[in-house]
Amino acid sequence: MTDQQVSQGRNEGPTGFADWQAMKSLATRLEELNTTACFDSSLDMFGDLDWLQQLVNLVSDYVYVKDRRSRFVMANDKVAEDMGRSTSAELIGKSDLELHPPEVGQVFYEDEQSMMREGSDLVDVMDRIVLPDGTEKWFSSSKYPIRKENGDVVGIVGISRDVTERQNAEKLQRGQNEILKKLVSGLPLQDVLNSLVLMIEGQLESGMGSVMLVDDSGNHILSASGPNLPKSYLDLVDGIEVGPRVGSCGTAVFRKEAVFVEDIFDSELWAEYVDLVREFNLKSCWSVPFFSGSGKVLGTFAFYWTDVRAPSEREEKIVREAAHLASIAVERDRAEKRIRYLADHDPLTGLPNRRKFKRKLEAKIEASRQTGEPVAVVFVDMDNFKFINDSYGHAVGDDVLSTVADRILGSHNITFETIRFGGDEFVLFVDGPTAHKSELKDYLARMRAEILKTIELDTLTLHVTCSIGTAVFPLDGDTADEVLKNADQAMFEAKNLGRDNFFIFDRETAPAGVNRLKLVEELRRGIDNNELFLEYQPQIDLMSGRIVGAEALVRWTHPERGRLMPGEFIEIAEQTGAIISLGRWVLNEACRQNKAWQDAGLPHITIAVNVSANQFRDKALLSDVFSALDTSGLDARYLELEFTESLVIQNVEQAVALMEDFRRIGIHLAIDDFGTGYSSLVALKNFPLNRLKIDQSFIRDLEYKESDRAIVRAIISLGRELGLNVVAEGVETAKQQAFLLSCRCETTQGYHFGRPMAADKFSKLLGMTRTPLDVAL
Ligand SMILES: Nc1nc2c(ncn2[C@@H]2O[C@@H]3COP(=O)(O)O[C@H]4[C@@H](O)[C@H](n5cnc6c(=O)[nH]c(N)nc65)O[C@@H]4COP(=O)(O)O[C@H]3[C@H]2O)c(=O)[nH]1
Repeated sequence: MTDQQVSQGRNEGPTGFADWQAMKSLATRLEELNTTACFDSSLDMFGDLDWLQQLVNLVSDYVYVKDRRSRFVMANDKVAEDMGRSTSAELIGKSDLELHPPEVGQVFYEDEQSMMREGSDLVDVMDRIVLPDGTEKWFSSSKYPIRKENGDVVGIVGISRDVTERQNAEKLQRGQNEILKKLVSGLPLQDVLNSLVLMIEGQLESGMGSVMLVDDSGNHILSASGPNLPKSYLDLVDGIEVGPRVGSCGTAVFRKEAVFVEDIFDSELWAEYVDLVREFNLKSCWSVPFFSGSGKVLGTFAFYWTDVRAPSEREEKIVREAAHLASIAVERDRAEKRIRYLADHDPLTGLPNRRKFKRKLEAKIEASRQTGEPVAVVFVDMDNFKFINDSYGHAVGDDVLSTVADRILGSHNITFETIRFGGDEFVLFVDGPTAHKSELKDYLARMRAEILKTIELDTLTLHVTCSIGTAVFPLDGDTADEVLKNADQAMFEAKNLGRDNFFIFDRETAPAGVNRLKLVEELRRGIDNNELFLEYQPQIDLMSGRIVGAEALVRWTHPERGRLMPGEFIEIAEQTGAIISLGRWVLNEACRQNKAWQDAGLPHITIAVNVSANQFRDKALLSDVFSALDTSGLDARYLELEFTESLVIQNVEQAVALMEDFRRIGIHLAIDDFGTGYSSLVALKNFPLNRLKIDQSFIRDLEYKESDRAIVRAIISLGRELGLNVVAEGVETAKQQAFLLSCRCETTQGYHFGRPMAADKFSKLLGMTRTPLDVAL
């Protein structure tokens, strides 16, 4: 090797050796050592390199020189300090085999020997060492051979940078990523928590981790994970009550803050438990609680040691990070469980929903095919529940439903299954001996009696009744659907018997009834398949005889049953929630049609659309109305919403607020079927209404009944007093018209003026009644 080569090696090296002469003398000295195999006891042998020693002592990395046998010839103070020596001189002559555990020292030794044999460099190699105090450290090391003038390698010079912190941070990050991946892959919570604990144990070496979860009551902690803690210890702490002095975990949960107990046997928090933990040789326990997004304590991550110790900054950070990861895992698990629960349950009563019920019923029926044991399906429908809702509001309605659900559940065996089917309807299946028709009667009577009991709510005492119907597999149907249909039909029979009754289906005597369940499905499909259409019934100004409005009335062209009137499907749509999408469709179509008439140059009239109770409660009604107006381009003043009076008095404040929103944008509001409900006139006064529609039942007998005439007269004058336009519905005769005119009723609607008709027919009628005034508009 030439001087030039050596000089190149010197320039590339990280040693910072400035002086080539020094390097040369170092090589010479190394050669001497290699041949004599004896060491001076101090660095004096490099007396002329003293300045160099002082210089490298200032460097915070390890800097060292070793001879051909990998023995330290020179090292800076940093190496000495980490090796537990007071001066670097104490390292001289020692090899890594003597300074490190054999498995670590051997690796260094062999690597260096091989690089010296081959004359190669080792650049940026990651080394792990365990210091005499047990601390693990990671170094990024670069080592270069030292050659004498003829090119022979006589030793190495090395520099090693402590990258433990970076390495740990990367390791922790990798661990966290692994845990998050496991979470996302849907691994059970227990497995994720176990992995988390093991990952943290890998970071903190000798300790043992655990996760405790707080139970539903919030008062106890449960052992959820602790793969390396003795099982008997986990069992011991499982279910322990939280409190101000309940070890590290119970206290951490109680205080809602981290508790780091360095010495269990010297901590008042552990005073009552030391005897219990003694046998497990646990000396120190650090516990960090973790929380839900809403601040509730979910559990705690704890780390135990078999020696007394306080956490270093790094250790505390890791344990806190572990608690954070545990909170993500637990929260995600709870959210998933909740979603799964909601997919299968009714949120109000907590009962399984149709989907789950149907699956279970089908499974029961399948089992019954094998065993021959009957399965009964029972429909329970509350009588006049609408009255409770209308009179006391929905909060009371919900409480009553929950109470009835509890009573139904209380009346039956654990294997039965109950669901809330529609708003006020429950369905359950009954198996075992009770499902035999001979036994069912007693069971149904018992359930009915339970439901009948007084319901005590905060400020109210109520009684409710119900109609119950049942059908049994295999006697009353071959499939789940058929048995359900027949049980439903039996429930209707119970209603026909005068309500507050039960009826057991009998194939022999059963009338061919409508399958309501099928109808709901068909209606949902019908809305999507455009099977609905609107007819329009004219509203006439009595004085001028002009058409001033139209009521939009929905019809359904059923693919098999032909044209269906609202009486045949609106109630079912109401009960099942299908009314929301149906109502939205009607709103859009009515607005579109009215705008089309206006665009065709026909007189501008108001289109009235019925709004059902469920639509009125649906938060989307306001935006649905906006959207129908926006899409069609219809001016708001040409749209009228008709509410039934029972609907608006359910929640006066909410109704007034919503109505005011509608009025603010110019929409007209009418109260339908006026006189039939339980209206409060005072409340009525507060509603921002434009119109009252007198129910047709008062008009029908006007000619014969003085009482009806008196009522109609009173309603018309009431309307006038309140500044409302009054419409009389169901006007069929000229005599009825004459009476209404005499009372100064302004508007009428009824077969006498025109039946509900298709849009094209209505437009012709509207065109015919166009007046010069309309044309000018
Ligand atoms: N006997 C007799 N009847 C007359 C006369 N003039 C009109 N009618 C009928 O009386 C009903 C008036 O509508 P409603 O009271 O709002 O009562 C409506 C309304 O409550 C509901 N409905 C209709 N369309 C819709 C809708 O789009 N949404 C909602 N939520 N309900 C609707 O269905 C009910 C019944 O609708 P329809 O069967 O179309 O029945 C209509 C109409 O055909 C008459 O002179 N004599």
